Amino acid sequence: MNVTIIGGGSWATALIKILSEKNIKIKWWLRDLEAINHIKKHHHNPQYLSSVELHPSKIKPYHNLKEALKNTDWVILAIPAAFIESAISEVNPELFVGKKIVSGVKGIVPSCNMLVTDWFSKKYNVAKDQIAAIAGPCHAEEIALEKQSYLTIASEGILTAKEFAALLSCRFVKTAYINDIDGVEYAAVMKNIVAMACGITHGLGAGDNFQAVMVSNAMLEIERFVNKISPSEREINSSAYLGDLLVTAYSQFSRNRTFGNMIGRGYSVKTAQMELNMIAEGYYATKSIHEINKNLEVKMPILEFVYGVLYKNQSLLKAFEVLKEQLV
Ligand SMILES: NC(=O)C1=CN([C@@H]2O[C@H](COP(=O)(O)OP(=O)(O)OC[C@H]3O[C@@H](n4cnc5c(N)ncnc54)[C@H](OP(=O)(O)O)[C@@H]3O)[C@@H](O)[C@H]2O)C=CC1
Ligand SMILES: O=C(CO)COP(=O)(O)O
Repeated sequence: MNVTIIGGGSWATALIKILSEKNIKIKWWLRDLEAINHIKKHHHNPQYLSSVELHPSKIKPYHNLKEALKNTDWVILAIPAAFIESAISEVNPELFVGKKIVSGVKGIVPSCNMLVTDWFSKKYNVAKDQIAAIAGPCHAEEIALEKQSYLTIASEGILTAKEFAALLSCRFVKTAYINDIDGVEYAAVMKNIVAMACGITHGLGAGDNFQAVMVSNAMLEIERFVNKISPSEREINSSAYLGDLLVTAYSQFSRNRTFGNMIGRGYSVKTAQMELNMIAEGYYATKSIHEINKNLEVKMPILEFVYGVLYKNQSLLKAFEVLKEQLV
């Protein structure tokens, strides 16, 4: 069994750690040649989750994406959605034929406002039942520490979901599988936006009382949006949806929350991005979901709060006042 992982950040490194528990070969594409050389020599990713040991007998880093995609069974996408198009643009669609694709991305492709798996399926002509998404509350940093975690694999092809769930389950990760791929992807995109709202309001001085109310309202907002854009029967309070919102809204490890907190404390978007030094997907997703919702017209006060602050240069305090009025 060969697995190719595309992306060199925290989540790619965490997924490699999980998969290294299995008897499989991992081909790992990173864009950063220096990181590749470091990994070959020292068996650690220099910039992300650098404590994780990368076993050379199982993991082979590649700088040539086409080579990394040859003779592989599963391809895992682990690059922020905003950069995924440019990262894999050189790949001939034929290289994906007969392979199963898994998205670990929790974002929207900004040029077309599509879910990563929908965009991939359309662009590379891969049937949606051959594509899965990784959902659930799981921070890469806790995988590095082998803390017990739970992931849900979603695919319209339930066999695809089941197979990948089996591949990803290990000593410290328990997996489940479902078929609601669009639902979990939209919910994951939305929870990043909510986590930014938690950070912004925390930065403005709001406490735990306010955050609890906002997260409860957020779950209803996510449910309204997901049910409108992708109507289906779903257990929205299960860990793949609600759990992911909770961990991102409350965890010290959340990049989206940290980014929002800096904005709430008066940083500009550029400074916050530089300071974070990792990607907060919610920043890009806020614009995409705002645009998608122009047609859907779902009531989304938390999304509009974040959009106003990040994209319309609204006064933080005024926007916060409006938000406070809208929550119940
Ligand atoms: N971290 C986590 O706990 C989890 C993350 N995710 C999702 O995984 C996805 C990846 O995030 P994550 O790994 O955490 O992000 P990080 O910020 O840790 O890493 C970002 C990665 O993207 C690469 N990158 C940035 N810009 C480009 C570009 N223009 N072209 C190619 N590659 C680029 C970076 O490369 P370089 O280092 O060379 O700049 C780096 O490898 C996101 O959608 C995130 O929401 C999902 C679940 C958990
Ligand atoms: O998706 C995540 C946890 O489930 C990661 O969230 P952050 O990108 O905010 O760190």
